[in-house]
Amino acid sequence: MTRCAVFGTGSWGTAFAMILADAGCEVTLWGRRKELVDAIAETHVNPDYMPHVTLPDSVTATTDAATALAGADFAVLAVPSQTLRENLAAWAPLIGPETVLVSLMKGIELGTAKRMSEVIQEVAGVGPERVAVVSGPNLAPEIANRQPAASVVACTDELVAKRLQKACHTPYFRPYTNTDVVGCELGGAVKNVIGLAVGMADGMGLGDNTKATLITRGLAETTRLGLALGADPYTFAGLAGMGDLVATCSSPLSRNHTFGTNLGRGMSLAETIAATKQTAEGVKSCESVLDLARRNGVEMPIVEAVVDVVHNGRPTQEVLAGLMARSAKSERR
Ligand SMILES: NC(=O)C1=CN([C@@H]2O[C@H](COP(=O)(O)OP(=O)(O)OC[C@H]3O[C@@H](n4cnc5c(N)ncnc54)[C@H](O)[C@@H]3O)[C@@H](O)[C@H]2O)C=CC1
Ligand SMILES: O=C(CO)COP(=O)(O)O
Repeated sequence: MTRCAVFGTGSWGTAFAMILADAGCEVTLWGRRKELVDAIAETHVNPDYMPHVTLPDSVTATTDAATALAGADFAVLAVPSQTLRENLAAWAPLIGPETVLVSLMKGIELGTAKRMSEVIQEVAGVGPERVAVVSGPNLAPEIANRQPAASVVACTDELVAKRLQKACHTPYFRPYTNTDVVGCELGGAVKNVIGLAVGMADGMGLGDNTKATLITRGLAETTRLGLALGADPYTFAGLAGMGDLVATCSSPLSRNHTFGTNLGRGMSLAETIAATKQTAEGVKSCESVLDLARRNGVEMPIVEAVVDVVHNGRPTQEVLAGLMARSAKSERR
């Protein structure tokens, strides 16, 4: 029996715990809040994030990281990206020598501009062969209803990716393997920022041409960054690239898309933050993605525009006009 510890009882941690259990694994969810953990352990329902779903009996919950990690084949990390370093520092001494660490997170660390798998390797002191990433068009509320979806399970060691693929393959969740960890992580982190931009366009009442332009040029920016960092450009045409971008940019279920829509409608940043109950990674990661791009001499005008709106308080109309006024270019530059 494959044993999994899932850290984070939010939307995706809970939905992914259900996937793992449906695929035949024994799962222990770790959460910070005792009331929520007790409710999950006793009722098999997460009342705060997935109230309409009864989790399989093979999912239990604890606030004790050592209990969650005992005998774990996989330690799945689903906390907000900017909290990973601090959390993992506490968990790392409890992680067994064979346990594979799996990132579900779609963010880039502020200050260091590191991808989550890089933070994991550094903090847990493990090599890349013990770190995997799951990324794709996986809006948690749809997965919670067991609607069909696919995803990418990436690890530099293909055998590890295959083990994880088996551990999370269900009739409604179809994971594909990939060894391009860099590409998968960038696809997941940058699509949140492009989702903010498309949401802003939606909120401004703009139509499908504008949104398709942002999505397509957003993917061009992502690919440019990926190429500079050694990613495989084909990854960006796959589920962790185009797939996730389409889901996020077209769905009202996306927290990033919704955050952008609220800003585009004219809500202030403070009002928008107050209205956002869950993690919208792009809000912080737009800055770290831009930092990463600048460190690598890569131009990302849409990401820059999002930073201008979200962090520099510039009006969406003005920023969009600025994007349109950029000098004419070749599409393939
Ligand atoms: N929700 C979704 O549809 C998907 C989310 N993701 C990614 O999964 C990651 C987690 O997102 P969600 O579960 O959706 O977020 P969420 O906001 O639903 O849940 C976050 C969880 O982390 C906990 N948390 C917050 N601050 C913490 C801290 N300082 N230390 C420990 N725990 C803390 C919260 O209590 C909550 O249980 C993000 O990187 C997100 O981009 C990826 C794919 C799908
Ligand atoms: O990553 C996701 C879907 O794949 C979830 O998107 P949001 O974080 O914008 O809700």
